[in-house]
Amino acid sequence: MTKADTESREQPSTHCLSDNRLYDTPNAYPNREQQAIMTYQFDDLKNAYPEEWQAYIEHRFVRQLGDGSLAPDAFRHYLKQDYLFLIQFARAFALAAYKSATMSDLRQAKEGLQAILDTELDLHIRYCSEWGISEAELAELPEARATLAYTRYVLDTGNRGDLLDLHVALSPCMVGYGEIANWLNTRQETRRGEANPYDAWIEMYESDEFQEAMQSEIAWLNEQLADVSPKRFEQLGRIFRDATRLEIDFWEMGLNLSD
Ligand SMILES: Cc1ncc(C[n+]2csc(CCO)c2C)c(N)n1
Repeated sequence: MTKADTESREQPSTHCLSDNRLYDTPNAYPNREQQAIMTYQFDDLKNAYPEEWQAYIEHRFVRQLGDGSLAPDAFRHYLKQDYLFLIQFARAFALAAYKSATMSDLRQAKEGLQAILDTELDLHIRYCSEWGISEAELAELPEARATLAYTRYVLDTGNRGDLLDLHVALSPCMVGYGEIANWLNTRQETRRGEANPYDAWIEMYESDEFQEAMQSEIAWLNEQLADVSPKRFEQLGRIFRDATRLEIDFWEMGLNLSD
């Protein structure tokens, strides 16, 4: 990315807010009444970094997974690292619990941690075994750099910041995979059922259960983002962009079998 790109992104006027709202140029809110209707929502984060978001959702790994042409070894490498990723994400939910100021946020964090520890890790281990990866192999795995970078970035962001910073760092994970399943289902090239060895992956993320969890995360973010200033939104945008780029690196790691 060029310096000019970076600089232009730091200008508030480059934010693409939904059309029915004011653009946050310096003269856009000459008085307090107008300032009061300046609110953000989760879509504004995606719209602030459309190239990164699209590069993540429509990544070559995703397309190949959808049409069934993905190399099985690339998928296995991804699955193994995703096991380590899930463990670190459990810690991120524990951090969310620590950062919670309300009972509702504390419960939400506990449920995220519990879902990973009591359900998702077991499902993942079972799914890995169907792909010829044993639990013993998972237990011995070293973390790839892409896994380290992404998960520790999320944990550091949560440590430095508040619960909203942490949720924004988690949002490409929480929202992206549901969006990917939905995007794959709109593509003609996507093969479903027996014709695609990766069908179960799509099935997991298109499921009502997962789609509902994604919607509730979006609703939580929309509620929090409604109250932030343009300056705070810019900070959050940078976290969102970083985490989205780290998701892209995770796909690249799968394709390149990088460690
Ligand atoms: C690299 C990577 N990014 C996102 C997910 C999806 N995901 C992982 S944990 C979690 C929330 C709790 O279930 C979700 C949605 C993944 N598996 N791997």
